[in-house]
Amino acid sequence: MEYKIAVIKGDGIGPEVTQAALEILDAVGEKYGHTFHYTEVLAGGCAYDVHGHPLPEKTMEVCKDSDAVILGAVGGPKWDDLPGDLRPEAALLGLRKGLGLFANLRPAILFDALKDACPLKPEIVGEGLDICVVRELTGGIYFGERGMKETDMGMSAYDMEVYSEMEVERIARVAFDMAMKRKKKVMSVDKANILESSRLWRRTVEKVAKDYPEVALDHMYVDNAAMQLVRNPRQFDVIVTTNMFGDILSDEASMITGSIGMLPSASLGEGNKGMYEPVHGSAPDIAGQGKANPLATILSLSMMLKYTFGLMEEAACIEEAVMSALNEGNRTGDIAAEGEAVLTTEEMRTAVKKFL
Ligand SMILES: NC(=O)c1ccc[n+]([C@@H]2O[C@H](COP(=O)([O-])OP(=O)(O)OC[C@H]3O[C@@H](n4cnc5c(N)ncnc54)[C@H](O)[C@@H]3O)[C@@H](O)[C@H]2O)c1
Ligand SMILES: CC(C)[C@H](C(=O)O)[C@@H](O)C(=O)O
Ligand SMILES: [Mg+2]
Repeated sequence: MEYKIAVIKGDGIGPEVTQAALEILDAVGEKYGHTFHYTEVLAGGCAYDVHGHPLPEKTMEVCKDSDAVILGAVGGPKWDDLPGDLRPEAALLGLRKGLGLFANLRPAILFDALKDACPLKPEIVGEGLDICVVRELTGGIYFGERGMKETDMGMSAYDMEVYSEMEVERIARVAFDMAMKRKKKVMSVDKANILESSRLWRRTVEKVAKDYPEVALDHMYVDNAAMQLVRNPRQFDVIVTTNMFGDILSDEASMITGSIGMLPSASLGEGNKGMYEPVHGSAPDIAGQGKANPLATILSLSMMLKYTFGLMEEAACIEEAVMSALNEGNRTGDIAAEGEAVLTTEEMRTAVKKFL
């Protein structure tokens, strides 16, 4: 089969990890007889530098016309002083909203070989720890009204958290559908003791739960959830939460897997189209040094094969190759224990490729 994919390498370590992942995808294509056609387009800081805008129209057009989008990462200190709508991160929000990708799946799975890289005690993580954060991605405070105004205390700035029942209901359904294929447990995380938007969130999730009598639903305030994730992560199966809480909790959950360099993501909407990106950012501190862990991006492409193309065997092939490469002791700096040999991004890619 032939597949059309838009590729946005982005800024910082984005191009390094994306390149490594595309080489893995090509090798999988060769093995199973698929051709992946890539159209490379700019978004983020690099697009601002060339076109004066982080999300050029052409980029959006190509993404809309593709089956899937692969994104490395955007942003970096070079663009930090730009106004909000011209910052690289605005491109990310524009892509998510423009493509209708309201459901962000962020699986945090601790591979056996990485138990030493996980900062939690072995008895706390146990065997086969597997949590999936389902983050609402096109609403909430990221997309509410924002602005600045003069007050008698000087300038004040505001960002509004707004959720509609429709937005909460559709993300809740994604979480419950996912839980049905897993351990049938959903933890909805909010701040309903304070926020009106969270009270609507909670009521709506409760309503959706009635359609899933087999799934156990619990609620937790976000501050407690942040604590429980490190105290007893095994209590979680699927976590469903808002745009901002999901952003924060998924970075926290990534450390359970050993490193943010291990956490993949899929952003999905109503159809099959999806955007696939690692959870981490452009890591300016290690950019251009060959130090970045490409596994989060490689695993994101495995999610793409599964969710957009329905290629389950091919997706499993990538996951197994990653597992084998880790079992063989291959480590980038972020997941290496003291004294362990450290591979470059390219060496890690080669280690995975060997097991495809
Ligand atoms: N999806 C995205 O494009 C995305 C996501 C998060 C942050 N960002 C942007 O990236 C820039 C940097 O943000 P930040 O520093 O807060 O977060 P970051 O995720 O880029 O980096 C945080 C820390 O994790 C390390 N790290 C991240 N990815 C790694 C990898 N693959 N291998 C090894 N180490 C890795 C970095 O070196 C750094 O020490 C900012 O401009 C931010 O807005 C973009
Ligand atoms: C860069 C930023 C806008 C983005 C987000 O907050 O969604 C990132 O942190 C992420 O997790 O994808
Ligand atoms: Mg984030």
